[in-house]
This record gives sequence, structure tokens and C-alpha cells, in this order.
Amino acid sequence: MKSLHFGAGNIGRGFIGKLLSDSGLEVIFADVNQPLLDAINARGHYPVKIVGTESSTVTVGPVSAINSTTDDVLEMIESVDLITTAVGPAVLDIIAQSIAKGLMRRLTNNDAPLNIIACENMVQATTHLKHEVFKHLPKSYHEQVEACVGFVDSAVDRIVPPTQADDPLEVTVETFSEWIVDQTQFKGAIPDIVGMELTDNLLAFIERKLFTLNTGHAATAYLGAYYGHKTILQAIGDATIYQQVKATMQESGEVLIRRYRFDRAVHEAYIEKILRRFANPYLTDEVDRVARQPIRKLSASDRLIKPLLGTIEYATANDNLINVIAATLLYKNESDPQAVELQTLLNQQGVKATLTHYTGLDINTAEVERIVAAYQQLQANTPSAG
Ligand SMILES: NC(=O)c1ccc[n+]([C@@H]2O[C@H](COP(=O)([O-])OP(=O)(O)OC[C@H]3O[C@@H](n4cnc5c(N)ncnc54)[C@H](O)[C@@H]3O)[C@@H](O)[C@H]2O)c1
Ligand SMILES: O=P(O)(O)OC[C@@H](O)[C@@H](O)[C@H](O)[C@H](O)CO
Repeated sequence: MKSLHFGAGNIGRGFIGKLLSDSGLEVIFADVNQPLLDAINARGHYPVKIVGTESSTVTVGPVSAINSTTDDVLEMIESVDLITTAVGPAVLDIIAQSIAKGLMRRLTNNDAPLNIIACENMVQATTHLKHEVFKHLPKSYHEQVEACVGFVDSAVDRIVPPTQADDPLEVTVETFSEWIVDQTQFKGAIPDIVGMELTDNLLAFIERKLFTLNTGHAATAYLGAYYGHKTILQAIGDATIYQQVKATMQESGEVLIRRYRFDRAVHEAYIEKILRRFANPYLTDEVDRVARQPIRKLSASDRLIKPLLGTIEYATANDNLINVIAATLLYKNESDPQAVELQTLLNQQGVKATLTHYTGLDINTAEVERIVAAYQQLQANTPSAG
């Protein structure tokens, strides 16, 4: 079997590409980073360092790589059996055009089933990609694509920070990993991939992951930045932050428990395990990586606002979520365009207008007033300001 994976970054090489290769699939990466592509093609394999209480380094390969902006991608789509992505939610809209073009070429002489799985931190990322792909497909292709192409949603969990090694191909990953896919959305036989779990209840799994791990991770990063920490390990090692992060995940967890009837004790254990993962002493994960793209993280369907909306729906506690959202508004990073845009709008339009603009929250709600008050309090007590 042949697979094309968009995004040869941390998750691409450290998780999805590794599982595909371990399962005997031929792996071709498509990326826009030419030096990275050249390095992959020159060597044909790369090292993955798995770190935890026991560490090991494994070699992933053979692999090859093509430039995602060239016609090589269209040619590849004509013949592969599986397409996966780990490019970041915003880039899905960019690669959709190439996927649509590739599908049109493929369908002229190949109606074998093809499955596409977007592995992004986003609810129903593949369904979103499907909508984008269909925007670029003439109507005459829609029926055939519906018949031959499975757009399979997934939840993906493994902490993979950028490597600290000199080798640009090396990836360092934690021991834990979880890839869950919606078994109801495949076309043809489901590929046999070691470590890919099947479910017919994906929404519960993706919300559980995004609104626990990623909610807690974002809380650690934005509170960490506020208190002047550089890494997630340093931030979670700060007792004040640890308690707030745990309480934030519990507030979000209460919504998940009510919505999906999760067992309370099992969910509490899930939170504890995630806190231990954040405190993995063998991973160097910068606060700025986890805090990246704060505007995306403040959107209505993402890890902060969706749980907040859930607490409003169920009338449950949300003081910690409110405080983390306020800390997110205070996040500054000159090398992150979204952080710069956020601060620019805050300076131009003030907290309330900025908050409602990015989150979609109703300006007249008590929660907006509370976030504004929390923002002002955090700002007045900024640790670095003395
Ligand atoms: N790193 C993690 O811990 C982790 C864990 C779970 C999920 N994720 C998700 O996986 C996705 C990727 O995250 P990452 O940490 O691997 O990011 P990354 O920045 O390391 O990798 C993204 C890769 O996509 C490439 N890319 C950009 N534009 C492209 C295009 N047009 N075509 C092809 N490739 C393109 C980049 O060059 C880069 O190599 C995100 O959605 C993220 O939320 C990350
Ligand atoms: O990738 P983002 O920007 O959506 O979120 C940053 C981190 O929280 C994320 O990459 C985690 O490391 C990952 O989701 C763990 O599975």
C-alpha cells in the first residue's frame, strides 16, 4: 500500500509517518520546506527518539518526499491508497486545491477506493477538508468522489515538540500515543495500521482529547507565559499554575462528563495522566509552541471557548476557564503573527470588542464582563511589572 502524507513536521514524522511506515506502507511526505524534503530524500530514513522512563531511538524508513506545491503531488494522488495530513488547520484550505486537482486526474482512470485522514487538532478536520476539496471540484465529479473517496475524521494525541538535536530529521516524541479514526467513514477495506484505533463514536473521543489535553495545555502555556516561564515543564512545575490548570481541565471535564456520560473516576484519572505527561522531564516543549496561534485557540469551536460555552449550557463552574481566556488575551510573542494581530486589535479596540470579535461570544453576557474583569486584574498584577 502506498500513502501520501502532507506535512513532514513533528507529528508527520514523529507519529503518523512512523505508524504508516511501521505498518509496511510506502510513505511519501509532501511538504513546502525544501531543505527538509532534500534531507529526507538524501537519506531515505530518519530517527525517532521516544522519551519517557525508558528511552529508545528507532529508525523510520524507507521514506521519500515531494514538494506539495508541484505537480508531483497530483501525480502521486493518482496512485496512492491513503492520504493523511498533519499541516495545521489553516493549511488544510491550501492543500484542498491540490487534492481536488489530484482527484480529478485520478478519477479519469482509477476508481479504486482512496481514504483521506486529516490528523489535526480540530473537531471534524477531515470533514472540513472535504468541504474545501468540494469547493474546487466541478459538480460533475461530486458523485464519483462521494463513491470512491472516504473522508475519515480522526483524533490524534502525542506530544511532539520541535527537536533540540542537530539532525534536522530527528524527532523526539513522548511514549504515549493515540490515533482514533471514525470507522464509519472509510471507503473499501479499512487499512491495517498498527496503532490506529477504530470507533463509531469519534466526536466523544475528539472532544475528550481537545477539551482536556489541549485545554489544559493551552492553560499551562498562557498562564506559563504570564508568570514568565519558558517551557511547559517549568510552567507545570509552578504549584500555582498546576492547580489552575487542573481546575481548568476539571471545569471542561464536567461538561464532557455531562455531555458524553463519561465515568467521573475514569475522567479524573485521564486528567491526572495528562498532568504527568505535561511534566515529562525528558521533553523540552516551549511555552510559545503550545501557545502558538492564539486567535485560532480563541475561536468558538476550539479548546477554550467551546468548553466555556458548555459550562454556560450546563450551568457549571468556569472561574478557571475565564481566567485562562483572560491570560490568552495577554499573550505576547513578536514572532507569532496571530499574537501580534491580537495585541494590535486589543490596543486599537479594547478588550471587550477584541474578545467578542475573535470568540463570537455575545457582548452582553456576564461571561464577557467576567473575562474583561479577569483581564484587567491579571494586567494590573503582571508579575514582570513587579
Ligand atoms: N506537535 C504535537 O504535539 C501535535 C500533537 C497532536 C496534533 N498536532 C497537530 O498536528 C498538526 C501539525 O502539527 P505539528 O506540531 O506537526 O506542526 P509542524 O509545524 O511541526 O508541522 C507542519 C508541517 O506542515 C508543513 N506545511 C506547511 N504548509 C504546507 C503545505 N501547503 N503543504 C504541505 N505541508 C505544509 C510545514 O512545512 C511543516 O513541516 C497540527 O494540526 C497540530 O495541531 C500536533
Ligand atoms: O498543535 P496546537 O497548536 O493545536 O496545540 C498545541 C499543543 O497543545 C498540541 O500540539 C499538543 O502537543 C498535542 O495536541 C498533543 O497531542
